[in-house]
Amino acid sequence: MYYPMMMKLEGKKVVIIGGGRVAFQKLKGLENTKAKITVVSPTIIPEMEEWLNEHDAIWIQKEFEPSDIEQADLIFATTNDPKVNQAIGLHKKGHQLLLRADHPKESDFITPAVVQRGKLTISISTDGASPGLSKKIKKELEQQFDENFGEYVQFLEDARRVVLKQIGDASLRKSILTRLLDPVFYELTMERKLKKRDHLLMDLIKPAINDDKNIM
Ligand SMILES: C[C@@]1(CC(=O)O)C2=NC(=C\c3[nH]c(c(CCC(=O)O)c3CC(=O)O)Cc3[nH]c(c(CC(=O)O)c3CCC(=O)O)/C=C3\N/C(=C\2)[C@@H](CCC(=O)O)[C@]3(C)CC(=O)O)/[C@H]1CCC(=O)O
Ligand SMILES: NC(=O)c1ccc[n+]([C@@H]2O[C@H](COP(=O)([O-])OP(=O)(O)OC[C@H]3O[C@@H](n4cnc5c(N)ncnc54)[C@H](O)[C@@H]3O)[C@@H](O)[C@H]2O)c1
Repeated sequence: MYYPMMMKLEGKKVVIIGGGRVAFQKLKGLENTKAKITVVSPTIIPEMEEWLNEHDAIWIQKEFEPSDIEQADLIFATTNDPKVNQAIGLHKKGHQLLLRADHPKESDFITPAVVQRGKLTISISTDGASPGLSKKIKKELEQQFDENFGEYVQFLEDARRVVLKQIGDASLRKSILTRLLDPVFYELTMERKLKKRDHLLMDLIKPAINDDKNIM
């Protein structure tokens, strides 16, 4: 089985070989990672050209050569020529991580389908068994978690920071953080009743701060 994890790519060098639909799908997935991205391909699809014009990434218009991946941390081999994808695999060094879009068994990692709602990331993978199923489940989850869900996650992050800062007692902290997940906070965020929500948060935190002072 592949191991699921969230990877920090800021400053890492990512090289995508190929400029078709699959390459573009992988490229879009790198948005906001602050990776240093290079695309190597004689042709790219128009959507990709548009994306590259709007982002800080480089397109080198040529066929793959081993020197293209010398400095790479992460490599996406997404050409439509299995021989080229294989050559990329043969030229990579042991510590470099490779995804071969045509050959999961020869890949160091695979990409899941992703639902992004602000800081919430839901990744779906079938360990390569059925990418179409991953996409289908993604569509279902997109309905379940509407576009404003990120705002709720942001509220939880802000509230959690206050709790972590203000409440020293670990078990009290844990109990408040659990109560923070009460659906009422989600509902009030979605209904945009933000004042009422923040009052409720203070009602929850204030007595705990006092209790905590008594404990200390
Ligand atoms: C989820 C998603 C993420 C993304 O790409 O970012 C993704 N594939 C998507 C779509 C999709 N891919 C394919 C179809 C056609 C239907 C079908 O074949 O089932 C569709 C559906 C469509 O396009 O509608 C064909 C296909 N895919 C792979 C092979 C090679 C092979 O299996 O050997 C072939 C055959 C090529 C051929 O026929 O030659 C391999 C992989 N595809 C993966 C991910 C990894 C496993 C993910 C998992 O564990 O589930 C893995 C192993 C490696 C990788 O690429 O990371 C993205 C949906 C994103 C979205 O839309 O949100
Ligand atoms: N992992 C997935 O999700 C998935 C899905 C469908 C297909 N695939 C596999 O990925 C491959 C690519 O799919 P696609 O739809 O993007 O194909 P595509 O034909 O649209 O694009 C292929 C790209 O590779 C480039 N290319 C060809 N030879 C090259 C070389 N020597 N050096 C650099 N670039 C080169 C072409 O210029 C083109 O931009 C398919 O052949 C298939 O094996 C994977």
